[in-house]
Amino acid sequence: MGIEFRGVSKTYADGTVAVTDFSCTVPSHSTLALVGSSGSGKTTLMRMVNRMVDPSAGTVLIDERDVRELDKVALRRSIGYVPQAGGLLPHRRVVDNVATVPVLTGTSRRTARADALDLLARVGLDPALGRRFPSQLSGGQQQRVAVARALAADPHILLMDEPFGAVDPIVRRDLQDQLAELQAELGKTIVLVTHDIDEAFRLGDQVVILRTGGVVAQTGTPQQILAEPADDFVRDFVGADRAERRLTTTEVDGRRIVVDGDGRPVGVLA
Ligand SMILES: Nc1ncnc2c1ncn2[C@@H]1O[C@H](COP(=O)(O)OP(=O)(O)OP(=O)(O)O)[C@@H](O)[C@H]1O
Repeated sequence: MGIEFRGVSKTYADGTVAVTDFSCTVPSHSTLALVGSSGSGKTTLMRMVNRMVDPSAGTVLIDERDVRELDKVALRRSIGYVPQAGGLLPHRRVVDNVATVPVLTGTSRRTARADALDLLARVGLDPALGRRFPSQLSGGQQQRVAVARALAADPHILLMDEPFGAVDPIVRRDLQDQLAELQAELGKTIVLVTHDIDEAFRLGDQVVILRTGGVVAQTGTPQQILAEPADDFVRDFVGADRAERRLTTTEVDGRRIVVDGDGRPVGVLA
């Protein structure tokens, strides 16, 4: 399922302009990464897709259908959502957290639990953890559960709001790898909100860099943005001038080694 933002704006009741005339098409099976500093309207935009926020102007379409024509509850259940801090229900066991939506939509508890254990394995967790409560898991494990829960209803669309923001950089990288692998297999249409430009570049097929007020600074593939930052704002934001982005190659024992601007080796050319 593809998503289209068509000229959407959002001004909240107190007059805050969160998004200004934003248009973008997210093809089916691809990932859009919305990146920008705090308050640049990323979450507002993402929430327009499942109608947690209604635009003040413009339209959001899913497979060419205006989301306003769709039933709100059915729409929300049909879209996977990974909130910032995982949003797990603390008093329910992990397996039941994952099984919640399928049970609500009519799957038997027994089947939903069996499916939930499979999903835990798919996101890299030992299914035995299903018996625990969320507080008995690490932050990274909780985020994996949140991803499993979002996938439980087998949605075509996945919305992810800073899904790995609260975990340390190494775990974060692990979670990103896992998501990239899952996405290669599942082919969901994903809207990912992140502060982290490296995360956006790793996971986004298309990246939108936003300024305050939800104004687009640049849209493109990671390659396009890195190769041709639209202006100084984007150049600063992506750190195009950062030493680790300036790569050169050097030959060691007959192999081409890739070296960053500080002279540190970062890889080998195949
Ligand atoms: N319900 C609301 N009422 C009034 N203003 C709001 C509301 N929700 C968000 N805003 C404001 O709209 C702007 C955009 O907020 P939004 O949460 O979309 O940004 P963001 O880019 O996701 O930020 P962050 O990275 O900090 O989560 C901010 O100035 C925020 O304070």
